[in-house]
Amino acid sequence: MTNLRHSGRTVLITGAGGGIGASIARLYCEEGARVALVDFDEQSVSELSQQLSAAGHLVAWAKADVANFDQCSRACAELSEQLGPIDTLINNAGVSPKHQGAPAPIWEMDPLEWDRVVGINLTGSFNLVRALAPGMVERRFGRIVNMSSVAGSAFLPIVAAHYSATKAAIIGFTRHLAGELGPYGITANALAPGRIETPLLKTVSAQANQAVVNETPLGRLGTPLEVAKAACFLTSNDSDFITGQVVDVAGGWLMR
Ligand SMILES: NC(=O)c1ccc[n+]([C@@H]2O[C@H](COP(=O)([O-])OP(=O)(O)OC[C@H]3O[C@@H](n4cnc5c(N)ncnc54)[C@H](O)[C@@H]3O)[C@@H](O)[C@H]2O)c1
Ligand SMILES: CC(C)C1=CC=C(C(=O)O)[C@@H](O)[C@H]1O
Repeated sequence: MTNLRHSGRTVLITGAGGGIGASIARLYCEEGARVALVDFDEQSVSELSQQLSAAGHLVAWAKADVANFDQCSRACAELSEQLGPIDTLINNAGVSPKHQGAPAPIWEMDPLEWDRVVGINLTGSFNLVRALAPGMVERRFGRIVNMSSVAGSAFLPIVAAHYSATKAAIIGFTRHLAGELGPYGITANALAPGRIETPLLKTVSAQANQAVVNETPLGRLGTPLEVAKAACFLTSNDSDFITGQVVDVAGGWLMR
């Protein structure tokens, strides 16, 4: 039976054209939400939008670089004009640069690469919250999920320092939001996926991915749908009293 627990809601998802983002978008559509898709890759996001519209869902999309506040602000204004006030935000866009399949060592990292990763993975989440929080505060309701990673709490040699630093910062940002916005009826939680089967996986060697599987109690990689289900739970009425939490979706890998 279809669970329509997000009907009447308008959800904005960043990085919606990617592996996890597209799965999140599909699940919100199936749960009855109006869905606003944001990505800077126009092709993937417009194709997803077409597929979802053709299946009868109410969606709209905008091209925006989450690192740029003006683009985020414009996208939010256009999308809420089309779909109604946005009450649910999934800050999912993220990057993890590699060089010939390997993360840059800290002693060789290009400062411009550091700035870009911070701009997308951390400031990007701030930009969307900054654009949407005024409406949420005014309406005394909002649901925010920020995408962290288990790399935000543990040393993982398959990612670089900028990635770990931004994913750790997302946890602090989320807890601050939970404290500051809670009195206005807004919850904020973070997801910390383990290794999930998306195009991001292909940026490292098959052996590196197998090493993660070997250390994962559930003995496999995760799927984008499993991350999507956790996001939908955290913004649904089933989790109204949950805020400021970090939920690992990692098959028991790196339990803490
Ligand atoms: N796949 C994993 O194993 C894994 C594990 C932990 C956390 N995560 C996190 O989950 C999120 C999604 O990852 P994914 O695996 O789906 O990656 P992905 O590369 O498949 O998708 C990322 C999407 O974000 C978009 N994007 C990148 N930079 C952007 C920008 N500046 N503005 C707007 N959109 C931008 C890309 O175009 C892409 O569509 C990321 O935050 C990632 O760090 C992924
Ligand atoms: C599993 C998780 C900590 C992870 C591993 C590797 C990545 C990468 O970019 O190669 C990231 O997706 C990351 O979150």
